[in-house]
Amino acid sequence: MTGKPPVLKTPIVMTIAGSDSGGGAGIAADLKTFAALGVHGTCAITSVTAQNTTGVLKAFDLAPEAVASQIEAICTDMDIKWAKTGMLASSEIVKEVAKQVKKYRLSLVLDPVMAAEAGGDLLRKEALSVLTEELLPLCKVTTPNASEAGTLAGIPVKSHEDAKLAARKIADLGVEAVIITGGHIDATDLLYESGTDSFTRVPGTFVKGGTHGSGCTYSASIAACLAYGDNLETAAKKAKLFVEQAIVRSVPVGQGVGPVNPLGKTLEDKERYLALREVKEAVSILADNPEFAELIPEVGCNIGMAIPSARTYEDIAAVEGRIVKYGGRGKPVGCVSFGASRYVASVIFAALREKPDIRAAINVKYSEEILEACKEMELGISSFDRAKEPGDISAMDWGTSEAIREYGGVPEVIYDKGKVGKEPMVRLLGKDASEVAKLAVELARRIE
Ligand SMILES: Cc1ncc(COP(=O)(O)OP(=O)(O)O)c(N)n1
Ligand SMILES: Cc1nc(C(=O)O)sc1CCOP(=O)(O)O
Repeated sequence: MTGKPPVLKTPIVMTIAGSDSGGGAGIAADLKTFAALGVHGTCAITSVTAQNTTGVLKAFDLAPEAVASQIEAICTDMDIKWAKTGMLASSEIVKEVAKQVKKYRLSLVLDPVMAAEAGGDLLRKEALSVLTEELLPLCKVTTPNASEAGTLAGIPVKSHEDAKLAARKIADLGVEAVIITGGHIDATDLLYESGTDSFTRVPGTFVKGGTHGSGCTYSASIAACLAYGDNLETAAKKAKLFVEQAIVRSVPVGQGVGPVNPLGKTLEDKERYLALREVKEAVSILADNPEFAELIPEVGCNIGMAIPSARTYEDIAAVEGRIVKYGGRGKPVGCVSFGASRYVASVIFAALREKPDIRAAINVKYSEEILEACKEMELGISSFDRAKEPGDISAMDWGTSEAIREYGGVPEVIYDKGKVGKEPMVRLLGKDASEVAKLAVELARRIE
């Protein structure tokens, strides 16, 4: 194959919505969702709410010209097709948004936000008819929950049959598609596309966690997926999963309904990817330098790296089955994976408790010569005495903490001279796995 690989353009998406000072719903939820899904997020704020997890205390609506001006600033500069609306507050703002949507030919996802789950109106009563008459007919899709669908359709929605009837009535108002989110009935969403006679069911799972901002997150993820070119059914399925994960990863802040966490998974996935990549790179450095083999202890060696938010062994990437001497080189026995180390992982845990940017370690053979080389390299060195280790906690955790306490910080080298049945060992610590691998290779060269 010749030529350059295609460059994918990052879609730009806009949210036209209110701000939530508590950081859970509104533009905060929307922009986090856009970032997590890899689209560039822009925003036009309609109202500034003084809000927290217990409800909306006050709302300061912006003048319609202020909303128009923000939309204009975005649309005259950027190539933007998809937008979503959230809190629109007043009939004047709804009218202005309808004008701008027409002017810039925006494809719109309308989240008919009416009230906050924890309490507080977000759309004035008189604005509802303007919303249904002037804005809804311009939209590609609307994403009401059962109670919002009931208000839009003018019927109570308590079952799937009610939801089907409501979806048809809402579609008759002129919107191209309706997705009624299932939270208030069961976990199944219903997608209805105008002009068809069939409903698509998007099953989900009731998950435990904070739900504040879940409606915003859902509609924002639909907009992001559509901007990437997904069809509605695919977008609805992806958005459902995304919201479930955001609920599961919610963080308990405040005294009311906890906010969803649209970014959690993505950040951690990225951290895990980077840690795996780092350890693989480190293993290659060790394998490519045969002199390193001389540093491998009888029990084998391992090299590990923790993700920044590490809490368990499963958050530390290392080599399955360790690295052994084979054919005059250091050879990894298995793959690099999370949870593959106990000893080296315990050393890393104890170090990062003291200094969070020290996230990697390797164990190598102990000898007077190796210790001398560490001194020559002017590395910070500390040690512990395995004969004194308490039986009830991890020896490595205890020993590393002892050495750190003795040194007054985290040194680059921690050694022990072993005890009966325990091989003496040197551990090299550093910020990342390739840094400690390079240190090990340098050490090996010095003792050749
Ligand atoms: C400023 C603002 N916009 C929208 C909402 C409603 O968000 P939603 O995702 O429906 O979540 P709950 O408020 O129902 O938890 C809001 N609260 N604030
Ligand atoms: C057996 C052993 N002891 C070590 C020490 O630092 O004392 S390192 C080590 C080998 C590595 O083990 P793992 O794969 O559990 O990290």
